[in-house]
Amino acid sequence: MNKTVEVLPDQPALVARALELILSKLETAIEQQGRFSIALSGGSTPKPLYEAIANQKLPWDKIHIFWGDERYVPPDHPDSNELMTRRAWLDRVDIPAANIHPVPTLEAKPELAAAKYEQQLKEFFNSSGVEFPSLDVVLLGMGDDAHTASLFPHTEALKVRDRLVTVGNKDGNPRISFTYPFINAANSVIFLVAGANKRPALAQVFAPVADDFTYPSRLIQPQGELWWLLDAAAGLELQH
Ligand SMILES: O=C(O)[C@H](O)[C@@H](O)[C@H](O)[C@H](O)COP(=O)(O)O
Repeated sequence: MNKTVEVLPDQPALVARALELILSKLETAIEQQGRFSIALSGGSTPKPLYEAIANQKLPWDKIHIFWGDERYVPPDHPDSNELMTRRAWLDRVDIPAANIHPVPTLEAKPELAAAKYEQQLKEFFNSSGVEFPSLDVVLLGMGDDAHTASLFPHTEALKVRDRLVTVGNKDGNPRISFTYPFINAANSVIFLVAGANKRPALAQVFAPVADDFTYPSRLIQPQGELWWLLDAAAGLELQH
């Protein structure tokens, strides 16, 4: 694992750096394999990044969008990560509908949605025989409880190691989430974390020793590149 921590002065600088990094990975992936696959996070931090990506002139037909987690709500629900992303980005660019791979949250049960998304991912990668296919980039946020994607502290989702997608649980509300082994199979994992409220969780995630099930972001140890992009408010104590 190749881990890089960058602390940017403020959120605009954080977004600019994240954009630069993602565009670099996108260019390399398209050069090398003719396409780029990225899984997005929800929450509030990435929204300005999505708006910035929408302003770029990119080969949209070569770009494939997934979500690393999604609330178990219809795609028109205000809590939907897909809805936020479409409004901030996807509805503003000429990306083929077939390149957008939303979590099928209209399935009758969260478990069915997770299984269907897993099947769709396997078909996309045509990954027969590969246990965990590799997305080019997985973009993650981190909650102030050190959760990431929908892998919340002390939940069953943290124990799932033989699937790509599972059912997460936030305060009794089901979520659909990549498993941590699938996230760790990505070529690059990029955390985007801002705000002083994230400092205590970051201290535990970066501590030499702490409980992974209490601080789930500790489980993200990709075989490829791990990037932590932090604003100064979040990363003050981590600056070397
Ligand atoms: O569905 C979600 O809410 C996200 O995927 C979640 O994991 C998010 O990244 C963190 O909760 C941080 O959220 P903020 O960026 O809003 O702090």
